[in-house]
This record gives sequence, C-alpha cells and structure tokens, in this order.
Amino acid sequence: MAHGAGGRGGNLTGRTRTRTRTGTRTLVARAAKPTLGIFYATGTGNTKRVANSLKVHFGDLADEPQPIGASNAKDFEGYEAIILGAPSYLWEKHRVSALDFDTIEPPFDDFKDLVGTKVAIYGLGDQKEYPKNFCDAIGILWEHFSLRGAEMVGAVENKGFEFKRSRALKQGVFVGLPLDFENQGEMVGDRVEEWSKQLKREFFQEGSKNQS
Ligand SMILES: Cc1cc2nc3c(=O)[nH]c(=O)nc-3n(C[C@H](O)[C@H](O)[C@H](O)COP(=O)(O)O)c2cc1C
Repeated sequence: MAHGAGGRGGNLTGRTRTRTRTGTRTLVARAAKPTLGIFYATGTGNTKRVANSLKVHFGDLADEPQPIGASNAKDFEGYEAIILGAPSYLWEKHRVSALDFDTIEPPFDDFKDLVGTKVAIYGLGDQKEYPKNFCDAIGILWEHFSLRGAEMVGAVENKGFEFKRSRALKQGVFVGLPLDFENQGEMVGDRVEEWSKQLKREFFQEGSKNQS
C-alpha cells in the first residue's frame, strides 16, 4: 500500500512528526509528515485564503497548505486526512472547472489509492451570479475522491444559502463546505471555524468506517 508510516491504521495525533525549518524531513524513527494535508486550487486567491485559515485552526496537525499543481497523486501519500479546496468556474455553456483539480488522476497502478484516508472538501462560489452551478466543484471533487476509495467527511446542512442547483448537493446535504465571499463574506470566518471543529471530530475522534 502506498501510504507512508502514518498511513492506514496509524495514530492520529501527528505529534511525533517533525520537520526542519527548511522543510526537509528530519530523520526520526517515526513518520515525518503532519497528519493532515491541505491542498487547494485558486484563481483569484479566495480559496488559498481559506486554506491558510484552516491551517491556523489545525495548527501543528496540518502541513502548510499546498497548491494542487498538476496531476501529482504522490502528494497525498502519508497523510491520514486531507482537506481539499476548490473554486468553481463556469467556463463554457455547461462545464464547470475546478481549475487544477480538473486534471488530477489516481496513480495508474492503484485506482483505490485513498482507501483508509479521510477526505473533506470545501468550495468557493457565488450563489447570486451562478445559482445553477453554485459550488459545483465540491461535487466534482467529491465524486473523484469517492471513486479513489477515500472516506468522505465534512458534509454540512443545506442551510443559509440561496441558489437553484448545485452538484455539491447529494441526498439533500452539501458534501463539503460551501463558502461565498462575494455575497456572504462576513460569514466565511465563522463557517470555517465551525467546520474545523466538525472536522477535528470526524478526522480524529470517530472510527474510520473504511478500516477493516
Ligand atoms: C468566470 C467566472 C465563473 C464562475 N463560475 C462559478 C460557478 O459556476 N459557480 C459558482 O458557485 N461560482 C462561480 N464563480 C465565482 C467564483 O467561484 C468565486 O469568485 C470564488 O470565490 C473564486 O475563488 P478563487 O479566488 O479561489 O479563484 C465564477 C467566477 C468567475 C469570475
């Protein structure tokens, strides 16, 4: 299995894991990465801002937020939990882009590489300008990472937003956290804080359903 020492079944404290100031892994007996990886794509910076705020909420448990870059599945190795953030961009008639997430793929030799990894998604969108595609990227990412075997967490109630359609809604709930700087900028901070608390429970306290 392509997980690092902190992979499936590892402890979730992450406190034995350290890095040097240059970012090079230190040679310690235990694993070298924090428990939580935060990855994002961004066009104008909003999704990155939220990634940085999540890092503050998770402190040492989380690695520095990283842009997702091109299809680099190896980035996910070694994390026990992952947060992914993506904006939605309606480019063509009906095609919504999640920017750099559009091109990610599972490793060619392991389509289920994320079994045993918990994944949560947040998305940036504009419910007023794009009411028929509100935060669609959340749904796009959710579908991709579910297929890779990840245990998806971080769903929130459909409350406090006004829109017509969203691919992020599945069976009546948002499968990730929608955020809207354009119309509800003043609510973003509280929503992120609340969601971080929820994720701390779902990542670190509740048993993994995927584990055998
Ligand atoms: C050309 C364009 C298309 C957009 N399409 C969507 C969309 O389909 N759905 C949505 O919810 N928001 C849409 N938005 C709003 C952005 O997702 C929103 O501004 C977001 O905060 C951008 O995040 P970023 O700064 O990380 O790129 C669109 C914005 C632009 C400029």
